[in-house]
Amino acid sequence: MKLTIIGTGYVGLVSGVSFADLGNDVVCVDKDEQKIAQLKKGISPIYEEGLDALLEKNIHNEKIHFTTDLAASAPDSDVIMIAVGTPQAADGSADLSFVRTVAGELGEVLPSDHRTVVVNKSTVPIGSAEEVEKIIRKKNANADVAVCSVPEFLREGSAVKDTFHPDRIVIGTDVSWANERLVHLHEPLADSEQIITTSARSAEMIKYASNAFLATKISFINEIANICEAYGANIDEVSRGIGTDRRISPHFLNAGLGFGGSCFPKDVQALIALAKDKDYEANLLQSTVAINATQRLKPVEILHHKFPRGLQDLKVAVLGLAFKPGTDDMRYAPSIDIIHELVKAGADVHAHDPIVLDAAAPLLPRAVTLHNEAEQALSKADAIVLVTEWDVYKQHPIADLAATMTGNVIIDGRNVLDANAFKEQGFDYYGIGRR
Ligand SMILES: NC(=O)C1=CN([C@@H]2O[C@H](COP(=O)(O)OP(=O)(O)OC[C@H]3O[C@@H](n4cnc5c(N)ncnc54)[C@H](O)[C@@H]3O)[C@@H](O)[C@H]2O)C=CC1
Ligand SMILES: O=C(O)[C@H]1O[C@H](OP(=O)(O)OP(=O)(O)OC[C@H]2O[C@@H](n3ccc(=O)[nH]c3=O)[C@H](O)[C@@H]2O)[C@H](O)[C@@H](O)[C@@H]1O
Repeated sequence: MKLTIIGTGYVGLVSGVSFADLGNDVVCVDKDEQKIAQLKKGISPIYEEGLDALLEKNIHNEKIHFTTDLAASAPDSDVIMIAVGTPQAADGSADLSFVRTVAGELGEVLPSDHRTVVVNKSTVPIGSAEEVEKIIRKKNANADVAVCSVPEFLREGSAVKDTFHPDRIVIGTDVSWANERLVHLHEPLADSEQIITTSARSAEMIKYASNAFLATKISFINEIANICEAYGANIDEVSRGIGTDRRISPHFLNAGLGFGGSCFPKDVQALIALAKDKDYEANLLQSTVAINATQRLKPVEILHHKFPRGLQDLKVAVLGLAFKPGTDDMRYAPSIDIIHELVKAGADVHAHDPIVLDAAAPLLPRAVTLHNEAEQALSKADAIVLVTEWDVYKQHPIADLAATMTGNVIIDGRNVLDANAFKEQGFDYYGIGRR
């Protein structure tokens, strides 16, 4: 099949190389000329395991091409995927301006004599497939087009693996020829029972409900962790104890500093805004957001407790800046809020991340010192705050830490360090809900 994918962020690029690798002819379009120039040379704008190799292979095999010119590729495509950003607007709702612009552009270039499936792969409010189709038809009333919703469920850090081994694929359309084409396109990726066909509106809601459920699960376990702390119970044992119930499942029960990234925060807010538009107060989702906002600042609260005379000139090593391991994405990363608060309190903050440093700098206060080597950040530190659980931190020898630090406070914001080993070595170890 011939595919055009609009937007070369995580979703557009990973989908593009994956469908190309499955034998389709793919053209990726982006308005960002610099990105396209780099991609043509095989240079990926994002860090994602397995992506570089797939990109190189499919450029070499001429199965994927990159362009800024939508009109050069869209008119004879069988499937066109919209994968542009849908950021959070000031009122919390999803800002659809990029999607609307693309829909208008499609209306101008799609012919009337070629049957095209247009897919919303971006995460968009309920009713967006209809809105995109309306915009296209306003420009070309005779366009032979069906606009469908096929939401994306990949996670950053395992995006390629998730694309090739999805739990399910949701195809949202009532148009049978479009459904047939999309099922055919996705068949190599999943068994037939994993391909779920729904209305476009249900598919759009499935995406928001999935992210909102996972975000709520995280806020739930963080709330339980905070109560564990108050009563001297241990959240690791509690998570294991409840996660073995198959109805609950052990996944997404890791207590810590809460969720960040480009999707959970904005998607939960967008769902709250969608509910509000229909006069429904989404109380549970509002609590999910509120718990998450407090949770990410826990290390600052703990440090104030440990150092009651204040954090002035305290050397704090912050380990990990990206919102999660395996990605260089800094969007809504807890590290940003933590570092701002620490600097505000007068701490001398030294931060490290194995992947993201330059991209992080503009988001952080000038007073923070960024280091290429973790050892430099840790040297003479009074306290360590582990924010992102990169493997390199989990493997760091405890004896080396003891030798380089001035103080002995370790705040394990992701509950990934061996608490007993640290305590035995004389560290003042603090995990989240770990007693
Ligand atoms: N990042 C992720 O892991 C996931 C993201 N999503 C959703 O997918 C959508 C895209 O997210 P990301 O890939 O992170 O986006 P992104 O924001 O990283 O990239 C979007 C790209 O679209 C391009 N673009 C914007 N307007 C354009 C236009 N008119 N023509 C051509 N290109 C245009 C931008 O230049 C940019 O390169 C969002 O709705 C997001 O919520 C869904 C699942 C996972
Ligand atoms: O819509 C999206 O963009 C994507 O959002 C998430 O993927 P992602 O944000 O890449 O990463 P996750 O692994 O879900 O982690 C999100 C955040 O939750 C945190 N988290 C995750 C799991 C957990 O148990 N505890 C926890 O605090 C992570 O540290 C991270 O900050 C979803 O998992 C994907 O299915 C979805 O496609």
